[in-house]
Amino acid sequence: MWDFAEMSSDEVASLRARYEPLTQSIRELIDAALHVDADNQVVDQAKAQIDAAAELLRAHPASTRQGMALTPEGESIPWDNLGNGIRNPLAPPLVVEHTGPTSARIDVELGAAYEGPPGHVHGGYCALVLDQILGEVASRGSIETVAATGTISLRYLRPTKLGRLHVEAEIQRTEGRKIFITGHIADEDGTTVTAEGLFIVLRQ
Ligand SMILES: CCCCC/C=C\C/C=C\C/C=C\C/C=C\CCCC(=O)SCCNC(=O)CCNC(=O)[C@H](O)C(C)(C)COP(=O)(O)OP(=O)(O)OC[C@H]1O[C@@H](n2cnc3c(N)ncnc32)[C@H](O)[C@@H]1OP(=O)(O)O
Repeated sequence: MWDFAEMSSDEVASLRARYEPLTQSIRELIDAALHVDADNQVVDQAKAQIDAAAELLRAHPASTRQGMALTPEGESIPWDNLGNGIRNPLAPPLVVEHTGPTSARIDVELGAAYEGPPGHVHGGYCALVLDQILGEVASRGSIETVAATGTISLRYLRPTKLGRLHVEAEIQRTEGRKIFITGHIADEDGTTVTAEGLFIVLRQ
């Protein structure tokens, strides 16, 4: 059902070293484009260079697209995932730090590319970040115990400021394959969004 490639840790490390800097450069390009105030000549020149870069990359297409890699040690590496894909510039660099067997945290800086209400994070992105951390905690970060989002409920307490965010999640209880889990996002002034999720461990 899942589209993934099996590869060694060395291969993963080499691909990661090749593509991660490209992803970061595209993120910086997006941020620069959102902050620019220049004349037509500058914008036209930048556009031509970006189009040339896109053409160069398109001239070397992958024969198949595999959104995730799996190593023989059971490590899963997301290439394309919108939450944490190493090769996806739209994915905020979400690094989930497991703080125990049932809890985790993320510290992330979300800039202009994630804006919804002016100066604040898009509500859909808040949902994405919470879904990601709840899913990773419920799955215990392992392909062997992947849990899918069954139901997730969010309470937006107040707008979340763009900038440094702290996110936490913790399993409250489990019933067979059902995992009940809560989480929250906090900006510099405290908690802004809370989440309650029911994640279901996949049968295989
Ligand atoms: C989609 C899979 C994710 C793929 C990820 C792949 C690789 C990841 C690699 C490494 C893992 C590391 C981290 C993972 C990080 C993030 C996870 C991302 C989370 C997502 O972003 S994932 C996308 C959105 N998500 C979906 O795309 C789900 C689509 N859906 C289904 O795939 C099925 O629908 C499923 C599996 C949910 C259930 O199917 P099923 O057949 O196993 O369930 P079944 O009928 O046996 O029910 C058993 C008991 O759960 C209750 N129950 C069932 N469904 C419920 C629901 N929706 N809400 C509340 N309760 C529900 C029943 O009422 C019963 O309860 P009871 O036992 O008490 O009667």
